[in-house]
Amino acid sequence: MTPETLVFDSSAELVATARARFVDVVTAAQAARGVASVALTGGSNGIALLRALAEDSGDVDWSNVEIYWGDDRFVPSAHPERNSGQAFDALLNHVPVDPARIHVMAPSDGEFGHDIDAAAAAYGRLIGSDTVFDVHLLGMGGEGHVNSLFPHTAATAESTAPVVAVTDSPKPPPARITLTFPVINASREVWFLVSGEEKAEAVAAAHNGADRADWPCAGARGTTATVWFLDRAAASAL
Ligand SMILES: O=C(O)[C@H](O)[C@@H](O)[C@H](O)[C@H](O)COP(=O)(O)O
Repeated sequence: MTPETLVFDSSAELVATARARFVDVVTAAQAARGVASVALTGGSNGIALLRALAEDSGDVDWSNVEIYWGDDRFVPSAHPERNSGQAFDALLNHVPVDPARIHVMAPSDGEFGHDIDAAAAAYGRLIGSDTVFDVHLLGMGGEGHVNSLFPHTAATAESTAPVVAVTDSPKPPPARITLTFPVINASREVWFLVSGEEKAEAVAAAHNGADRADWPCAGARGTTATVWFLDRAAASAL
């Protein structure tokens, strides 16, 4: 299926459009199935989207949204780089979510202590083989990483386990937990939120059918939609 590529004059416009579409997708999923399921991302646009949703989330019934993360840093829970902590600050502390439906990846001071493999395995059991995200949000690094799937790594090559531990991330911190391609690509919609000229080469590689080992962003797609939300700079090599 051909991806949809939307180009905006600014990150603010990109985020505003993603916010409105997120409301539409989540409310449609709730109308169809009662509960919507989403995977969140860190990164500047991912967190800006959550802030925008805190301001206006239309008819979304937050008590019926299952919230997961695509990846998180395996650091103490109060660490400012936790994607989940940033999401609570931006959105989850401000809307009437059901705490039982918020699925945070274990931090390094959580129930598994420093045992990252046990922490990743527990999240894998939670995801199981049945979890289908209505929308999986993705930020992207300049070298094309999505979640904590970096070029030429075992996590990027993983073809069965839904969740793996990463202990040698080339981008600090080295220890992370990440969803893998089998579960990303089972999502109904996969959205990339990408701005900046330093992302242009990776955006072009993905659009030109690059190998996911070289450019992980090239390997992520939804079953009903793959949407690239780009600013002009990120789209400049298309
Ligand atoms: O885990 C990480 O190290 C970051 O969260 C990272 O994956 C981020 O999402 C992208 O690099 C996009 O970030 P920006 O949108 O801020 O460029």
